[in-house]
Amino acid sequence: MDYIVNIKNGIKNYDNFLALKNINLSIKKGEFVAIIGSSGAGKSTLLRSINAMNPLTSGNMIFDGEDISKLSGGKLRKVRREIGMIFQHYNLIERLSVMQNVLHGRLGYMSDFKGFFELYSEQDKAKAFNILKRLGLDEHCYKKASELSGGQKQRVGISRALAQNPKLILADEPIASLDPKSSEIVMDTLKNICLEDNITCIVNLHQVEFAKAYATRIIGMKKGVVVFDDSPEKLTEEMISEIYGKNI
Ligand SMILES: Nc1ncnc2c1ncn2[C@@H]1O[C@H](COP(=O)(O)OP(=O)(O)OP(=O)(O)O)[C@@H](O)[C@H]1O
Repeated sequence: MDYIVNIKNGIKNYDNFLALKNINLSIKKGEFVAIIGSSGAGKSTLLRSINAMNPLTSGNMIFDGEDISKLSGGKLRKVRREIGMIFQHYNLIERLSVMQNVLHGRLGYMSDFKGFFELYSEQDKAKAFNILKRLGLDEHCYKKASELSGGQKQRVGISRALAQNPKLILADEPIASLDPKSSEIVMDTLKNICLEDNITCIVNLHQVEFAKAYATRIIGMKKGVVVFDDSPEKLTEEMISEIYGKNI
């Protein structure tokens, strides 16, 4: 089986608090996985452990066949450039143009010197422009990121992730700050590019209905444990109550 992520006995401790309790998960290439669960269940911790932004305390994190648990420096940087990240609050540099923000997705492929002075190649610029065109943002290309709506900013976030040529996209609550219509546009965009480019996606979602509508697989977390892992059709009302407890 062709897996992009394998987590073996994944444990995360914050001081004395056990946020992830012995996680064992395998994600196949091409899956579109939604992680759901109450606030504090460990969704962000799990997602951010995958690219070692917030590394596991113990256990193995295998990305595309390579155990990245012990990697650091240049080797980790090389792995990370293949993992795009999308954030709830977009993480754009607001005073910079849309184009410059998307070009930041190319930094992992540049030398420190070229990266520091942002000396992008013509090829990188053409790539960034083509991505923006594909996502219907080309007319905003030279605007400052601050001038865009939330939904547009998130599509710039997706564009920046795409500029990395990612094998995997991790999206941490990508629609939590958006209205329902913009949420739909952002989720449609994310789902379509992942399907078209054969990118695996793992997305944390608060909204169960979006998880059911878009995911090929849903993982339910509760108190640092995976309590549900199956197809969206199998997610019954009883199971939703079990995952969210009294919080729903
Ligand atoms: N840096 C940290 N230091 C200490 N505890 C933390 C830290 N980050 C998270 N936690 C704790 O770990 C648990 C899991 O947090 P996490 O952010 O992963 O949950 P979540 O399911 O993503 O929640 P939310 O939906 O609110 O973002 C929570 O109890 C949280 O308080």
